[in-house]
Amino acid sequence: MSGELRSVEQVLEKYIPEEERREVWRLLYGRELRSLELPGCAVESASQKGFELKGYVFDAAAEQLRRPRVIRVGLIQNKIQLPTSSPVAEQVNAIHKRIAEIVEVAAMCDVNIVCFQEAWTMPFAFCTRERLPWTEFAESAENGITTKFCQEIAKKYNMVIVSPILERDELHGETLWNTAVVISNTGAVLGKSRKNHIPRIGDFNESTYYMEGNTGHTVFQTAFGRIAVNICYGRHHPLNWLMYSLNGAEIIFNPSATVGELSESLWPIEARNAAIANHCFTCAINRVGTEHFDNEFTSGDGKKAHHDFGHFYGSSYVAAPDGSRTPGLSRVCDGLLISELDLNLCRQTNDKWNFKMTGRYEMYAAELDRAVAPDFQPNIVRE
Ligand SMILES: NC(=O)NCCC(=O)O
Repeated sequence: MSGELRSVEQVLEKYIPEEERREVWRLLYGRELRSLELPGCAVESASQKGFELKGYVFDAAAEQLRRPRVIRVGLIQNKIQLPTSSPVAEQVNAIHKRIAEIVEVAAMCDVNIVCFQEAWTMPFAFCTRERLPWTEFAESAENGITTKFCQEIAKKYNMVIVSPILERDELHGETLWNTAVVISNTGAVLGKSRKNHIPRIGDFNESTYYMEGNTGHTVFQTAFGRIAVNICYGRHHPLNWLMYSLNGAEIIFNPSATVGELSESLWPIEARNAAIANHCFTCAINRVGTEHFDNEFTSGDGKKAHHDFGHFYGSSYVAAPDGSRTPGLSRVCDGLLISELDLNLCRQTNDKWNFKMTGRYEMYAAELDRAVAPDFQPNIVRE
């Protein structure tokens, strides 16, 4: 069943009586968002190519001294295209081809920044703990074939591309990293941001492949606003979001790969909470489908060995600093979610709620400094 329920929103639409629906929706999702009018050619192309296309608008109030800073982001969720036993190059090519189709539609909808899912060129094979062939999916962030592919489309469509890949760091002993490459709309590689927190839970055996990132909390100034990338498991760490925000991020992308039984009830909360707490937009993206591996693997929990990781539930969404959010894309199929954002909403919400001003960061910094010291004594008063 968990793989078949299309989306929570569809169930709400179906069963909540019309007269209560608006209010229920407001309580669950915040203020109502306008639907974005999408060009007919985009709607037609998405339907022909078999992916979901949705669009929403996050308005902000008009200001006297600043013009609206309106941009469009596109979030892409997708299944792998070929069986995991196919030759590596064919798997990568097939996914490139699929993404090219979806990005073409994003371009028809005037998207300025597009973000793909975590490790988007490959199956999420880290569950297997096998090396070959999976490490062969790793590529140079600066000049690998995937970066070249992204540079072409970035230039062609004048679009910033966030491309989360398995990186092979040729300058440092061919080390592997989980890395988001940020490609400017000019086609230049603007930089990269590595995954800071590596899961050690369930079949997420990523620590077998790569280490915690060493790029800190880089923010990228693009032609369409300041962006940052908090990769997957980093969304469980409020301080990770905070540091991107303190460095000035207006939009934080969270490209992910996560499965139903583990995290689906956390999914709608974490990125949305981060948007509220940090006065920024957050974009949570998850892959879809169930990926089958020829060799069985175990989870170290006494249960039987198995061939798949479970169901990746998609449900990609965008959340705004005022707590409003889009509905999610489907739990089961490929999709493109487009959101029009007025970035002025970040400062407007900051001026209203003042979380940055009231944050007491100096107090936390001093206490954290003490808490990580080897001779730390918890501050507990006892009778
Ligand atoms: N890819 C990844 O970090 N997944 C961990 C599981 C989760 O964070 O939901």
